[in-house]
Amino acid sequence: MAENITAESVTNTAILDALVPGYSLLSKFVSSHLNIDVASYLQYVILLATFGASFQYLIWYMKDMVEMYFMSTAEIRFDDETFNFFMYWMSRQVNMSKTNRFVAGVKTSGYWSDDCSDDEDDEKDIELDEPGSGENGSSFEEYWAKLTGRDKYRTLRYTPSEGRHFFRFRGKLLMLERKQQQQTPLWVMNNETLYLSCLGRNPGIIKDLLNEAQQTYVERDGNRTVIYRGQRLCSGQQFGWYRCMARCPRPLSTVVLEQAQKDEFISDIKEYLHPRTRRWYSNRGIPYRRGYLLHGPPGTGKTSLCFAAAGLLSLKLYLLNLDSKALDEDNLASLFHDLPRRCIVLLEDVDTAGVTHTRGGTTDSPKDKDKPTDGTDPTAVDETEAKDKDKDKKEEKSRGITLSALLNVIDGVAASEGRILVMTTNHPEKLDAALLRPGRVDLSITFGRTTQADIEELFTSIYTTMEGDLPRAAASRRLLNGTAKHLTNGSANHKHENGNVEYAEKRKQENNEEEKRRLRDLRLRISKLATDFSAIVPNGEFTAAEIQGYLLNHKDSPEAAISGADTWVQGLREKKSSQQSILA
Ligand SMILES: Nc1ncnc2c1ncn2[C@@H]1O[C@H](COP(=O)(O)OP(=O)(O)OP(=O)(O)O)[C@@H](O)[C@H]1O
Repeated sequence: MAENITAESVTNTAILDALVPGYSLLSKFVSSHLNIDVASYLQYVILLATFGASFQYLIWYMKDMVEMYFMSTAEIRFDDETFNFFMYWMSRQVNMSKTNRFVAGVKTSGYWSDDCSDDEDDEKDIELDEPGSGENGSSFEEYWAKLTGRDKYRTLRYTPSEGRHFFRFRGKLLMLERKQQQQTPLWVMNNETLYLSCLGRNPGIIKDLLNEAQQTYVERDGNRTVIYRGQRLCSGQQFGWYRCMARCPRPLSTVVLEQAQKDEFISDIKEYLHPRTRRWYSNRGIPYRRGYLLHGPPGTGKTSLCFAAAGLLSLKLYLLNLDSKALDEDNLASLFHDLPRRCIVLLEDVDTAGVTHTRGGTTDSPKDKDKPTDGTDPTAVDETEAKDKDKDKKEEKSRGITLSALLNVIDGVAASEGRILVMTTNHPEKLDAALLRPGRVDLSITFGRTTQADIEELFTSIYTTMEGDLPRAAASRRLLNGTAKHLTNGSANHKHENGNVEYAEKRKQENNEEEKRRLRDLRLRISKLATDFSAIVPNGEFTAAEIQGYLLNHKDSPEAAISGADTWVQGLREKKSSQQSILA
């Protein structure tokens, strides 16, 4: 009997050991040191554990029920732009300063996207008196010391850290949960998801918040041209479009090109974007796409024209470098698939990518022509062929994207519609005819070296005083002071109000006349100097970028630019010919 009991207790201990590792050791320790037989309390312990587990399960179950039936939740994924909207909005909330768990940083949304702190810093720069423009005429050294002193500090932003946070929006209580996704591959630096919840089954307040967040995010760009770049953040990750900057639009008038060419380009894009064109394409079953090729020597204004067009038409610009070794056909297809309905996709220097290798290139390659016809062992030839093919494949991979991959995304069956594709190249002759056929390239614009008229236009655009050239802080302060003085005068002497208004109007008119006269004289002077300059610089020899580079060195003195032009022309010619002889 006793043997039976001992055998039973040994079996129980073995089972418990399997369930609770270290049980036998623990029970021996407790019975020898505290004289307590753990086995006699076992049923209570098991009961307590079962009760605890059931209670926990019940709590989880109730929580799930509440979340499912009494709450609404939005899920915001890291790789979606909504994530940026929301985090940007969140970092601007005063309430956020009340949370005691937060991420502090100078970037708001993350390392993958630009944030506008630089723009805000630019705005702050304006508040500083520019050298010589302030009331006390601060020197450049003083101005620079202030600016660099301030640049050492960047505005700190706070966003909620991982976990749950409660906050109020329009009087309603909301909950934000920031969570890292499990099973994130090691190389993925961030894969978090946000859950935004509110009480009740109506998610309206969450949608309102996200709309407001998007509006705040978009409004900060104003009329600036937003540029996205197709890239991946780290190896192993998918390619995606990442916002890289928002720049002030470039006026089309600052791009030196024949007016007819500019007009043709812009009116063609406008015509394409017109809703009637979309209907027209769709009724006839023609894919709704438009492609442009801008070609010419480097520094002749291809990118500038594309950027100016994006600004003029308020379109976002999507840049993609086809030369990236990591970019394959699938990535390219998914990038094109993710494009918004209306945008400009800019593929710069298409000739540098693997796309210059023709589609039939491998079939009539020299290797095929060199096949032995003299009865050499055919198996040996097959082996060499297989090796060659392997080598070709490897070479193709290292060249980046292939021509057929590019053609597929441009106008394959599954190609995206609505976008404007602009390709630039310095060597159009290297491009395959398949890439240039209508439907893929609908309009080609040739950029050349500067003509006499271009040189004059470039000179004039650099030396003409533009509104933005005035020191902004000083100008706005002057304006404000003027208004304040006017208001003070007006309120101080009501009897003379009408007289004051008349006097102010008269002064304003006089000032305007004076300003117009001054501008007219200045324009005449600059136009005369532009003719002198264009007489020195040879026609069709230099690019706009070269001339702009020279003029920028004398941006405060057009006369100095003219007097040094002869020497500069000689120097540049010598430099070019020595470069050519090195290359030859
Ligand atoms: N036609 C032009 N009108 C005004 N500025 C120009 C023109 N061409 C070049 N520039 C100036 O030269 C610089 C380079 O121009 P841009 O990048 O547009 O040339 P690109 O033809 O695209 O050169 P690349 O082929 O090397 O990419 C810019 O700062 C731009 O302001």
